[in-house]
Amino acid sequence: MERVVIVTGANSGIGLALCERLLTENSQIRLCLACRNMQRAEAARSALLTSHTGACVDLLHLDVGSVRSVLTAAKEVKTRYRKIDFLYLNAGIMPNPQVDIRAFIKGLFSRNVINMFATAEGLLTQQDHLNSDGLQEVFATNLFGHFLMIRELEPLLCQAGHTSRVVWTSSSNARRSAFDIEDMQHRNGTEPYSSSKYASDMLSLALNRQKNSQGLFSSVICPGLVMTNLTYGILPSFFWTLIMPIMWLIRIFTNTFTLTPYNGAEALHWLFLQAPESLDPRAKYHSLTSGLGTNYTEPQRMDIDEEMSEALYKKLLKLETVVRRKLSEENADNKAYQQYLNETE
Ligand SMILES: NC(=O)C1=CN([C@@H]2O[C@H](COP(=O)(O)OP(=O)(O)OC[C@H]3O[C@@H](n4cnc5c(N)ncnc54)[C@H](OP(=O)(O)O)[C@@H]3O)[C@@H](O)[C@H]2O)C=CC1
Ligand SMILES: CC(C)CCC[C@@H](C)[C@H]1CC[C@H]2C3=C(CC[C@]12C)[C@@]1(C)CCC(=O)C[C@@H]1CC3
Repeated sequence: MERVVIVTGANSGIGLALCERLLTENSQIRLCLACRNMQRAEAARSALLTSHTGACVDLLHLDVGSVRSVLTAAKEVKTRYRKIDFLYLNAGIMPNPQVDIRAFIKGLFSRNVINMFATAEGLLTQQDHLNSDGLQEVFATNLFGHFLMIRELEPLLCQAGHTSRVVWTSSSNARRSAFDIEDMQHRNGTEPYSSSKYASDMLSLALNRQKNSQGLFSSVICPGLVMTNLTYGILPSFFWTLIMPIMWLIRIFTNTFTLTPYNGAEALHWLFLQAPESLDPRAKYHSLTSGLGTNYTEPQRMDIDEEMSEALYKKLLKLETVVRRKLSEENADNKAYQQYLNETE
């Protein structure tokens, strides 16, 4: 039977590589590329259809950082499909990244050097801002928009006699110390990316606790360090190309330098092949590439606390209520305004 697979942020990088791999290695898939830029989405679809003639590839407009867009997209999904087998929550941003060169040089001569290359701990900060919904943009895009999407699609994800999967593209940069439950949007810090990814790890655990009994299973992956538009925003692409031999060398010491989107999508594809009951809800599944270029997936236990994950889940539900109320007030205002215009004409 045909499996419905939705991938957010599917027009480039790891998301696009996942789509390519899914179509190459599995038949009977209906792929839905959920993207904010339809021109780029169309280009990705054409590229996929060139190498997989006859494949079923749909497009869906989704700006995961906008509440209105998420609600409209979810409505569209509900009219198109009767069930969802896989929802890959892959879209993500890291705006205005800054590398701390001093910390990098210091780290090079410390015992922590391998961990620094694997997780970027202490190296990266970002500048975030409020979006038009009044939410912090990184939180809204990397976490809340995806949460809202799951909530809206629950009727398709939680069906009797059917198992559905959601898979979060998290990061090795997810760190407990960057997250504060009293500031879940990370309004006051300089590591919104790390905070949002840690929050996605916790949310995945909470979703498993809340929804496994209804047939919904959630997993988290880390793609490793991959050359994509996201990393080209940290250092320019010519610089990465220049230091590529060094990166291959580093890969001998840390298998987290997956480097290509194909390698980075390893764990995402591996999860597609696994039975959900065999997976550990507390594990993050890492895409890894050995010094000789072999890809494999390995689970690592996440540093998360059950109580905090439950608290986060409750806070997200509360924020959802607030956001929905605000939206319906705006809609009512617009309606009243429209009526006023009609009457005065
Ligand atoms: N590259 C790396 O080393 C690592 C990446 N990751 C994670 O992997 C995921 C994929 O990133 P990657 O492939 O590297 O980078 P890319 O920038 O290539 O891909 C990100 C994708 O997300 C989309 N996107 C961003 N914002 C939105 C939005 N508001 N609505 C819908 N789509 C959106 C982008 O669309 P558009 O083209 O329109 O911008 C793009 O398709 C991210 O979650 C990232 O955090 C995790 C660890 C390491
Ligand atoms: C000589 C070079 C190898 C210098 C590269 C230094 C840093 C720019 C990188 C070292 C570890 C990298 C890393 C990421 C970005 C680039 C580094 C900081 C990520 C944060 C990218 C996004 C993620 O989600 C995780 C990555 C961890 C490792």
